[in-house]
Amino acid sequence: MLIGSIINGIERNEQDRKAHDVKNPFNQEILGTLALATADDLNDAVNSSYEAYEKTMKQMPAYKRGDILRKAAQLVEERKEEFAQSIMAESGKPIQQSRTEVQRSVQLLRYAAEEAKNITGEVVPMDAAIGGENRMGFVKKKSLGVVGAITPFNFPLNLTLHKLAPAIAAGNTVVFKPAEKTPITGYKIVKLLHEAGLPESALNLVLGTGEEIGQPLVEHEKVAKISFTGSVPVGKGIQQSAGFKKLTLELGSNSPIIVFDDANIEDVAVSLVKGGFGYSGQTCISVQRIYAHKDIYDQLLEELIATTNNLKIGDPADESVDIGPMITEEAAKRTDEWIQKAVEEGAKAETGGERNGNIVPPTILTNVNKGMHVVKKEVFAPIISVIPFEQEEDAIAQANDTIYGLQGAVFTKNIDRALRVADQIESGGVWINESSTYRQDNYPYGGVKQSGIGREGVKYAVEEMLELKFIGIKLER
Ligand SMILES: NC(=O)C1=CN([C@@H]2O[C@H](COP(=O)(O)OP(=O)(O)OC[C@H]3O[C@@H](n4cnc5c(N)ncnc54)[C@H](O)[C@@H]3O)[C@@H](O)[C@H]2O)C=CC1
Ligand SMILES: O=C(O)[C@H](O)CS(=O)(=O)O
Repeated sequence: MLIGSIINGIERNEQDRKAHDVKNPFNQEILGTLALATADDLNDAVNSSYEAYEKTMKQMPAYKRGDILRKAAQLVEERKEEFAQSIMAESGKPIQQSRTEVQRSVQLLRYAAEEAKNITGEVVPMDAAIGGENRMGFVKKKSLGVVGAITPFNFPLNLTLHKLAPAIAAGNTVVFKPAEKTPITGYKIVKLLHEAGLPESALNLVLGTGEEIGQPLVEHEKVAKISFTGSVPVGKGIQQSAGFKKLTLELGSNSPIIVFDDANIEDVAVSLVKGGFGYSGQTCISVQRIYAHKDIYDQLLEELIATTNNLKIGDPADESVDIGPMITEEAAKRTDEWIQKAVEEGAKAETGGERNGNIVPPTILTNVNKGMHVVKKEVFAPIISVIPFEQEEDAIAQANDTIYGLQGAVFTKNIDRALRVADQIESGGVWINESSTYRQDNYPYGGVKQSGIGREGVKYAVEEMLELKFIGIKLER
């Protein structure tokens, strides 16, 4: 299947374009070939979205935007298995986890349909100021224009819709560049949104690499906002080249989990194994560093090992499989190298084993230190490190000893301690008695420190895709 960029509703997939194969990470089957966009295509896409904003989206009433998003939710639900299979095939995500992603995306579209009709402003109490007695003031929330949406490989439907749906709800137009590793699902959702009634030029798809297409999109002067999800290094580059554009950056993390001596050990083990090894750890809020109180350290480690050893490794198309391939063999080799390096530096691999192509067995490490890559960096892989602590303040200090701050978690039955610790963990979000990997699409989600700028979660993303405009009226006395 040759797929191309979609500009003004027309696919640009001529044979003479540079080609890029999309492969199934499990069996290397070629799922499709991208006809990569050219610089002219990118420019055409931005101009198309710009014109569509000025001539169409600016005037589209909120109820119509809501209807389009609601129709899209219905169409995704009707085609949920097609989308789940698409996610699984191009990302290697086990089919059950892919189905969960689609289920969340349907909800996400419905949230956006509701938010489209809830964009309000406010009246300002002008008489709060001397001289304001005979004045009125009110605030409108106005759409921005063209939103550049750039997405990562790991949630090709859900994280794409976290950008497209709020942008549409807020009355903007979009130029969308999916990850070149998992673009097919993005291609499908663009065509579905057009089918749901979104004017074709309001959402343009450009297929290409970050360097060739992503970067020029970030720099284009007709783009009002960049919404990016991806790695910290790329996010830093975008921040430096985006100029005066509004910016949302959803970046990486190495999520900390603090487990106190009164936690329910069996429940904790089930939650953290799922949170650390789901999609082979290729989730930015994946459980990575578990700080376990010394009094329950051995018991928790034993439970974690037993639960991990029960995971089924294999073909992501198999309904019973928990662990499939990583996105590329390079990612798997890097993971293997980090595990070996940690072991050479003194760590012990309590589970795991030989890499098999793109598949890395889920690995629990102990006897790690904070200087190791597996602790200090984002592993984005099936690696969990388990570290003992004695004092609460020491666990918090270790949890916060990182450049990241996306989501963390604390497990304890003591609600005072839970809230005290949650308040001190430096991150955009903290779960109490739940894994850091748990996320719903209707709450504010985003990082502090180098994990990002701004928030997603539909209502919050809509707010970041609007501009406040104050209008004041001086009244006749
Ligand atoms: N905070 C969050 O919600 C999430 C963060 N991530 C992060 O994303 C990373 C994994 O995803 P990847 O796709 O490998 O990330 P990546 O940063 O390599 O690529 C992400 C997207 O950016 C594009 N890109 C690359 N260089 C660019 C440039 N110079 N200018 C503009 N666009 C560019 C890529 O083509 C891709 O579409 C991890 O670091 C993970 O933590 C992943 C999912 C969610
Ligand atoms: O949507 C989610 O579950 C997560 O945001 C995916 S990621 O951002 O952690 O990759």
